[in-house]
Amino acid sequence: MILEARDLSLSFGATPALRGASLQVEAGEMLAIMGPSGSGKSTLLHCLAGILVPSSGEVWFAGERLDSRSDEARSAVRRDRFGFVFQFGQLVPELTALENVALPLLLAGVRRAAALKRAEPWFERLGLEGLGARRSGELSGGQAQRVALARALVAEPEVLFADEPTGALDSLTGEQVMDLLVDTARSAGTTVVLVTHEARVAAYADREVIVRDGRVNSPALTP
Ligand SMILES: Nc1ncnc2c1ncn2[C@@H]1O[C@H](COP(=O)(O)OP(=O)(O)OP(=O)(O)O)[C@@H](O)[C@H]1O
Repeated sequence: MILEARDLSLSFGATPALRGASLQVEAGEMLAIMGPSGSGKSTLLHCLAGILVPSSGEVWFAGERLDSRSDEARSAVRRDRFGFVFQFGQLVPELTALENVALPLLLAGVRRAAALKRAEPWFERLGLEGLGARRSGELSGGQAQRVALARALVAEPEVLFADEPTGALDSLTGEQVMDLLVDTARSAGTTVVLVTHEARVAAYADREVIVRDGRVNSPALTP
């Protein structure tokens, strides 16, 4: 097991988002987190990734407690060991596509020339040949999402967190992005935690769980 949520609770003001959510993720598996709108899926993902800290419960990553560590320590784990793809607005508009992909390496202290060199092969891998010099405003939604995927994977994260990664795309473009996400994650052995409300997207995963009212159910156990 690489990642575990133990009995997480978290409220936003008077709104409970998580109410005793528990989840285990095996190394190398692709897990889909499904459930109705407002059920707590994104909050659970943010807790697993060390972005949010639960008010009670524990998050464990690679044998170590994550939630009780300092902001700096959790940021370092996110930067060095996790990758992220979200639904919208993730590319830095002032940077070229190539610089966007290289960004996690630059933040990790890799020199600029070396970072850009490591970013380059991702353009061919994800069908983005010739687009490295474009800025995000000059890319289609599907192209921008593939650039975001390349950026999430360039530093070879142990876990890729994806929150509605195809939510802003039409279904064909969404399928292409999911195919690439699955292929690249599988070939690298990356663990994937994917939040989606679309069964079609969840079908790419090895396993799915359902979040309802801030708790996690395995579908097989739900009557
Ligand atoms: N930053 C926030 N401030 C206040 N309330 C929040 C915040 N984030 C989430 N919530 C509330 O917490 C609950 C769970 O939200 P969350 O985003 O985790 O649900 P979700 O299952 O991901 O929903 P969706 O599928 O609509 O994205 C909701 O009632 C939501 O309104």
